[in-house]
Amino acid sequence: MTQTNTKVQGNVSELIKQRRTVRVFKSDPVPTELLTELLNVAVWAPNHGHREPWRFILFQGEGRARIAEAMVQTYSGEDLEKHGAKKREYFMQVPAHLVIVLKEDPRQKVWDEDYAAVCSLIQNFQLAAWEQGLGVVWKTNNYGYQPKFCEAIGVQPGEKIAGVLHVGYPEVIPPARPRTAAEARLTVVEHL
Ligand SMILES: Cc1cc2nc3c(=O)[nH]c(=O)nc-3n(C[C@H](O)[C@H](O)[C@H](O)COP(=O)(O)O)c2cc1C
Repeated sequence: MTQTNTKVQGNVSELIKQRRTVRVFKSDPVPTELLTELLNVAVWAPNHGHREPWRFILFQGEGRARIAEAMVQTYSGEDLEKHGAKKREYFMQVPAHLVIVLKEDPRQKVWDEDYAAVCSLIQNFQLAAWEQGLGVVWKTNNYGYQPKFCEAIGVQPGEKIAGVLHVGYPEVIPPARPRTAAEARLTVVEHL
């Protein structure tokens, strides 16, 4: 029988509005099982052609040293000397690094659709994480665009990093920056 009732329990609107990007985390680790559970919610993102164009690489525990080193090695010379140790330390303080990878496609339409689907997945993940008391920041730093970094963390040629998510229990939750009311950006066409 076809289901027609779209009512869900819980208030999705409130969850969307209350979620904040979190950049400072408690040191508590986040269990891999919990992250996997959240990803299994996130994969219900809409995706055209059921291509499910994503894959994930999780750096946990000592594994964080791998992504930290890859990031530090994108610096060179004076910058490496000046900032290397501090950046490495910062990366090791993030409880979990979750890399969201997308397959590139030579067809612009397919690539756009797939990127949109992956972004939907990331927002699903952020919301599901928030619901479980976890904070996330979606990172798109310059190193993510460097082949050297990609190779070092296991991203293949022909793949793109849609985001590196830092995940952990929030130490600081920043205040919300209010949004412009949609009416200010809305054009309504009601007449011929
Ligand atoms: C595609 C995308 C890329 C982002 N990249 C970064 C980033 O590199 N560093 C960062 O601190 N935050 C990043 N953010 C988080 C935004 O800065 C954050 O969503 C914004 O400040 C609004 O805060 P809120 O999420 O708490 O509403 C990114 C968000 C999106 C959607």
